[in-house]
Amino acid sequence: MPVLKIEDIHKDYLLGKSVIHALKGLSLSVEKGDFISVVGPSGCGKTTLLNILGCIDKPSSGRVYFRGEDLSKMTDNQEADIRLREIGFIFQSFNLVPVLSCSENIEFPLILAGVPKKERRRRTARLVEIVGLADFAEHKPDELSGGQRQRVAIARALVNNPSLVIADEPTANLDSETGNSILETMNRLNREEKVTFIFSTHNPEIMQYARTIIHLKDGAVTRVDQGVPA
Ligand SMILES: Nc1ncnc2c1ncn2[C@@H]1O[C@H](COP(=O)(O)OP(=O)(O)OP(=O)(O)O)[C@@H](O)[C@H]1O
Repeated sequence: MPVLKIEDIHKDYLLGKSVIHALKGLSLSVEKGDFISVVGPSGCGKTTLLNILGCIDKPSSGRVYFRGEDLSKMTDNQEADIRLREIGFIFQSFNLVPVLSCSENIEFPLILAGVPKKERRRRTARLVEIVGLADFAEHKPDELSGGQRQRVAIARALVNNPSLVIADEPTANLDSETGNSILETMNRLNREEKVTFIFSTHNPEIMQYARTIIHLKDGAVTRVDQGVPA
């Protein structure tokens, strides 16, 4: 069963008196272990699609299934629980809490999920190691480089062992060398820890890291490249 499946998704925005058709009938399945990039020019609908896949926005029409369960039939609490426990989000602007240290930022979703302190510390320490920030665990975000901040965000997205990690232009605010190293980290986590990733980008260098590339234009899929070597 796919982790996530969307069927004939449309998303319209009302802008003044005109309607913007941001997504026009998209269908796709995300399987466990997938490493997918969504690419296309500015305004093609990447963020809109990722927000719907991440259950932080609802489609105007169409169905979203999380592990076979129709999201529209869930209560707000059930949906919030999926967002907290099953989906990790990585944003282009990192979105870290400035007053918390690197470790505390990573630990934060575990507190929200009610995980006991000992287990929180164990999982946080492991992820700090995995993303290569052991020497920076007590640093605050403003004492870290952009690439290090994004590593904190990756660790935070992974700490609840989500079924799916969604990254909206995770390298947009990084130089290309740092961006490549972030994608290499995601690639390693995909291979070694079987983390399922879907990320958006308009950088051709970065999109090559994915095994599946979904090309979007004007809110519709124009091409899917499968089996791209990761
Ligand atoms: N809240 C909103 N209200 C009105 N229109 C919106 C809203 N959000 C997005 N849009 C429009 O929907 C379309 C798709 O936007 P979206 O942000 O999903 O594209 P994108 O591919 O992520 O673009 P970018 O690469 O610039 O981030 C665009 O035409 C955009 O202007």
